[in-house]
Amino acid sequence: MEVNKGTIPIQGEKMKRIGICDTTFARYDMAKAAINELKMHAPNLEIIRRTVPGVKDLPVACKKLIEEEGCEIVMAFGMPGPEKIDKICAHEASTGLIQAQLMTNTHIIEVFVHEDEESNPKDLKILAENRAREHAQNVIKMLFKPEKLTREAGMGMREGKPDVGPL
Ligand SMILES: Cc1nc2c(=O)[nH]c(=O)nc-2n(C[C@H](O)[C@H](O)[C@H](O)CO)c1C
Repeated sequence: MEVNKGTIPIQGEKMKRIGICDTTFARYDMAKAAINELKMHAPNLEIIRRTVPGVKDLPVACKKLIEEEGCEIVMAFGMPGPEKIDKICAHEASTGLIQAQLMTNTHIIEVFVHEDEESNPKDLKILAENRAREHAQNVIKMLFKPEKLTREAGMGMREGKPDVGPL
């Protein structure tokens, strides 16, 4: 399985608390992949994980991780299904996640993999694994190395799929 696009060594940083929120609706354990990636790059991170039934339950769970558990950033994992109603749910969940970010002035990195992004389950699994890991790397950069993200500005980065590159 193709994994990491890069490594971000972090040393001597103070302990930070990250929230991880995922769903039972999803067909792949993206949170597990992200936690593994986070720990690989920043072993001192404190990670608090919550699981909810579906994407529409993510916003309040993420807000609670920020307000009640003191998380500095949260990753929200979800897998919208292929039906029209699922797409509507996903849009509602996204809107809720944005609202939760604005209410708390804190980033919630939305990591959604739509079930119809790939036509076969094997490819969907690889996409989910890679998107989760690559967004975990983004979170590490946001927390510890924001200048690395700035160096990547405009580079056509894509999480879970090949980068498209700059124009
Ligand atoms: C139709 C539907 N589709 C999805 C989906 O594609 N992905 C997902 O994670 N959850 C879905 N749900 C469940 C809702 O997000 C939520 O869990 C329930 O409405 C309970 O609040 C629903 C109800």
